[in-house]
Amino acid sequence: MIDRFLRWFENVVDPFGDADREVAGGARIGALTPLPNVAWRFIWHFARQAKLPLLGLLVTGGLTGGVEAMLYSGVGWVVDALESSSPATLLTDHFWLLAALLGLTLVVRSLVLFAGALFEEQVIVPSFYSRIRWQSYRRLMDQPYTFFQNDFAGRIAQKVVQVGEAAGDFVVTLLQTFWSFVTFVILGVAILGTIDPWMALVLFVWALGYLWIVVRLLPRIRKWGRATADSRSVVSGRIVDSFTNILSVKLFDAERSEDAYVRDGFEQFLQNVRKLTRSLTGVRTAVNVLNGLMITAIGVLAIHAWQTGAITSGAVATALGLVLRLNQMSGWMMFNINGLVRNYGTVQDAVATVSAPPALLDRPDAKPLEVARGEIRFEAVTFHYGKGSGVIENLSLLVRPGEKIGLVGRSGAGKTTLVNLLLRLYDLEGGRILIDGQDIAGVTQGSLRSRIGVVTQDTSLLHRSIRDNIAYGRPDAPEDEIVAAARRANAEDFIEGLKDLRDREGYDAHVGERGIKLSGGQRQRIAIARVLLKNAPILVLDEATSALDSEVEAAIQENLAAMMAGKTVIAIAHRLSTIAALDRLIVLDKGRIVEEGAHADLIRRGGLYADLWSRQSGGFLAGEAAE
Ligand SMILES: Nc1ncnc2c1ncn2[C@@H]1O[C@H](COP(=O)(O)OP(=O)(O)OP(=O)(O)O)[C@@H](O)[C@H]1O
Repeated sequence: MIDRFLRWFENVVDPFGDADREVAGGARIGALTPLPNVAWRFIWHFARQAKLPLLGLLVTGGLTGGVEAMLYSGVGWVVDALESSSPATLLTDHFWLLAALLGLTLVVRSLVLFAGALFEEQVIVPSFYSRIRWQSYRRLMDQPYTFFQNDFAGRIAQKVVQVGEAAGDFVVTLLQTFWSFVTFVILGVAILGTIDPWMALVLFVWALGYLWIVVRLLPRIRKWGRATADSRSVVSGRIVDSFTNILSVKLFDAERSEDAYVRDGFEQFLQNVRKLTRSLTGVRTAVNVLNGLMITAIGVLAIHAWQTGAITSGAVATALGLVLRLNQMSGWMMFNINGLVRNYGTVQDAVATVSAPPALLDRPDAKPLEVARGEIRFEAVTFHYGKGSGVIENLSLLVRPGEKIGLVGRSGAGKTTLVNLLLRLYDLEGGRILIDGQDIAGVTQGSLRSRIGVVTQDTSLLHRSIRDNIAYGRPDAPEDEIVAAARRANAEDFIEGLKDLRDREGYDAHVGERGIKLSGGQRQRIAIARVLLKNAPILVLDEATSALDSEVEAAIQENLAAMMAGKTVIAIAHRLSTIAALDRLIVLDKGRIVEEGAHADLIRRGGLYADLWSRQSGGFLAGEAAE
């Protein structure tokens, strides 16, 4: 019963809902509309998605302040009742007053506080906060590859978590705590007004003074709050960077320099925190002085009015009770206002990341790519990673349907860049790339990448089961196809022997954190199995077998040949022997094609390729064999 009652409230806000109309039934259709990138608009965007629950919070917040203020009137009435009665007749003389106060304290107050807690803890906090995080996360997923290259993954992840909490806390504090304080002050002024207009004036002046402190010191706290949030992200980003690259740190005995790097971050953070805490000390002192003045003034006025017989003892009790409560509340409210400001700063800081519009998007009229033949045409492609020149210069290349080409060139020649451009991880700065006559800039990114299978040099596997990793491109693939792909990638034997720390075996064994660790060659075979299973008509092999030993490579070479059959292939390899047998080799230098042809032709020509070939150990042997 209680469980059902609470569950009903917990389900008022859908934690995975989205204001974006493009989201149908939780499915992703194209990119989502970016979130507002100004903090208050961002908060308002989410507040609008939970109007009624937030209205509930506002109403209960207001009532809480009202009930609190009423209690102090009640104290006055009780004192007057005590004065005007004897112990024997008190109950009969003032029965209704006492009963009403009992009802107010015991029933009304409890109900209002319970409703407030229900709205805050059950309706808003879990679901509303998650909703903000979920929508932020999904929009970050629309960001292109470059976005994640330019920032720390840990920092971006932290923003998602922080922004939900900060925006949620901001709304809750504003509508509940802050609003109940404001109603208390307004009612306090009204109550004191009925006792003595001068007292109301004092309270009014106090409220203005309080407001002045908030308005005057707020910008300073806000400024340093924001700087603190920023430098805090820098610190955690640096720590995550050190931890993720722990192998390099250990190998280079770089703990000391990492200490210095992280410490430098901490020092910047500390400087900002100190400026923030100084501002806070200033505010607290100002509030304390202001409160002291208010209490004294009201006390003097109350006693003087009592002396002249203008007010009763009960009224003195009400007035003093109210101002003492206000004194207590105002310190605590400063803490809350500080929280509001800090949370606002955190949202401001986070929206720069979370609400950034993606720089690379599907065109509104983008169609799915249709690959019937697998022809790839690079037309005058130019790309400099946004710099003035270099990398890929005016490159044209036709890869015929089913042709298998090898990209060769010195390190930094632009080979990987060229295949990344084919995958549209970056937009071109000039020229076009066409697949079967369709400009890749005009097709959906999802369809483009689903038609291209990629095996890279450095395969990072996800922290999931081996099965999930192989079926990553086709989650619905039947078990027998997954196993067949693993077999063809020569991975079956080692997979069957796997067992992770939680005793999951074979295809169920988990990779990575708290799971099994695989060698580079094993990871690469999983990556090959993944691509075999994906069975895309175009293949990109970027150093696909670099981590394999010769024995394993020889064993899967046949399967690689089978994998390539009937597909258009672009292969990159430093070990030229692995690509020498391809149909055509394209030699890149400084982003231009300097030679092309079959291996034997290029050797005969005696240019850059022949030079590279002759430098590779074993090149002559393999070369002779090839010729
Ligand atoms: N994200 C990036 N931002 C800016 N410049 C980049 C980026 N990635 C690569 N470059 C530059 O582009 C050039 C080509 O790099 P690319 O990785 O394409 O070369 P590559 O031929 O694949 O080299 P390798 O054989 O060493 O893998 C290099 O000068 C590199 O510094």
